[in-house]
Amino acid sequence: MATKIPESSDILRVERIGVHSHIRGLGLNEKLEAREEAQGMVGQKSARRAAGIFVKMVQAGRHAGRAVLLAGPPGTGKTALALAMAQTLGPDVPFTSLVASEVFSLEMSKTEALMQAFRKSIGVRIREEVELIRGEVVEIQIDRPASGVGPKVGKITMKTTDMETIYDLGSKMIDSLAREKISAGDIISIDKSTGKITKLGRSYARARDFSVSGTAGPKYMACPDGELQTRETVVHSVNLHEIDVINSRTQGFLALFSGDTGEIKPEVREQINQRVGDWRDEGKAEVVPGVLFIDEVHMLDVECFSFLNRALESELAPVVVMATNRGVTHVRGAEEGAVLSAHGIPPDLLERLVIILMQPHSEAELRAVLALRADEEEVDMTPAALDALTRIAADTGSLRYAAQLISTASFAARRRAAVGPVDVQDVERAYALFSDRSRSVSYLQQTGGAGFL
Ligand SMILES: Nc1ncnc2c1ncn2[C@@H]1O[C@H](COP(=O)(O)OP(=O)(O)OP(=O)(O)O)[C@@H](O)[C@H]1O
Repeated sequence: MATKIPESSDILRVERIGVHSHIRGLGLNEKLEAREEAQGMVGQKSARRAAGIFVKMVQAGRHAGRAVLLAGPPGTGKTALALAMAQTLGPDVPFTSLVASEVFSLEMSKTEALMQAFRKSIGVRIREEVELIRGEVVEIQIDRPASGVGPKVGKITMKTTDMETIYDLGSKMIDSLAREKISAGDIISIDKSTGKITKLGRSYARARDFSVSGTAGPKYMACPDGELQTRETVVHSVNLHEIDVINSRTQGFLALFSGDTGEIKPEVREQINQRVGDWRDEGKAEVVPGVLFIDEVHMLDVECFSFLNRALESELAPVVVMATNRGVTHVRGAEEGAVLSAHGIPPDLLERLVIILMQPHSEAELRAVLALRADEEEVDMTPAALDALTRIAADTGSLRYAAQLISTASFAARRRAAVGPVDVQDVERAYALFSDRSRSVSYLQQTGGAGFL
C-alpha cells in the first residue's frame, strides 16, 4: 500500500480552544517551579508543577500505561492546564478535547469514537527532502507558437549572486508564473517535483521600482547566493487519524472536511501503524505523543474504561489527561449492586492514574485571568471595570461567564460611542443583558418552570 500523507494545509482543524487562546505553556522555570503568572497561566502552582513533572516523564518516554486525572471543582482551569501540557510538549503537538458524554452521541460505537480521539492526539512529523530552484528572476520570455495554436513555451532566466541559468518553461509553468504574478526582480523558489512556485520576496536591487509611499509594498530581500538548485528538508505535522482517514478507501480525504469519518477498519490502522513504524525506523518520521483531554470522565462506562486500560498500554499512546469534579460515585454500566468507586472510575484504571488536585482560584487570580483574556481579545478596560468583572466571577462562581462578558461589554462601549476604555457601566450593561446560570435558574423557579435541580 502506498500510504498517502495528508497535506496539513488541506485539513480543517476544528479545535475548541478559542477561550484558552492566551495559554502558551505551563509557565515553569528550569527547576519546574511555577511562576505566579507566566505563559498565560495564573496560580494553580502545585498543579502546574505536577503537570510539568509528568510532561518530563512523557519526554523521557516513561508514560506508557499511565494517565493523569485532574480533580477539582468546575471552572478551576482543568482544560487550560491540559492544553498547557500539550504546548509544553511542543508547538505542533496535537491537543484533542472531548467531553466524555460525546462518545455516546456520535454515529459510531463508543470505543471507535475513543480510538479516533486517541489517534487524533498522536502527532507524526514527516520529514521530506525537496529539491528546489531558488533565486532571483532575471527575465521571463514567453514564445507564442508561430501558428497561433498549440501550447505556449518559454524560458526563465534565474540567478544567484554566484551563477545564472536559463530554464525551459512548459505551458503549465507559464500559467503558474502568471497566476503568482511573478516578474523580473522577484525572488522565488520552485519545487522541482511538484512545480509549486513560492514568491519569497523582491530583490533589493528593484526597491526603487516601488517607491510609492503609503502602499504595503513587497518584502525586499537580498539576492540569494550559492547554487540555484538546493535541497531542503521540510517537515509536515499531521496526526495518525488524518493518515487513517486519507488512506481509508471508504472515507477519502473529503471526510476530513465534513468531519463525517464514520468507522475506520482495524486493518487500515494496522497498516498505517506498520508504515509509520517503518518511516520512523528509516528516520523519515517522528512520532510525537500529544494530549487527549477527556472532561467529565465519570460519564464514561465500564466498556470505555476497559478500552482506555488497554489503549494506554499500546506503543502508540498519547498523554491522556482526564478531568472530573465528582467524588465517590457509581461506575456507569457496571452490574447491578456494583460498588461505588472514587470519581466513578474502576479501581484497575484508578491505579494507573496520577491524580493532580485543582484549587479554586483566589480573587487576585480571577482578576489576573480576566486581564489576560481582555488583552487577548484586545479590549482595553479601566481598572474599575476589571474589578467589577472579578466580582462577577467570584459571585457567580463562573470565571467563564465573566470572561464572556468582556466582548459584550466592549460592544456596549462601542454602542455608546465611548472613546476611552471599557468602563464599569459597560460591564453592568453586559451583566444585565446576559444572565448567568444561577439567575436564570432562579428566574425559572419563580415563574414555575420545571427543573431537576
Ligand atoms: N489557572 C489559569 N490560568 C490562566 N487561565 C485560566 C486558568 N484557569 C482558567 N483559565 C481561563 O479562564 C477561562 C475560564 O475558564 P474555565 O474556568 O471555564 O476553565 P476550564 O479550563 O474550562 O475549567 P474546567 O475545565 O476546570 O471547568 C478560560 O479562558 C481559561 O483558559
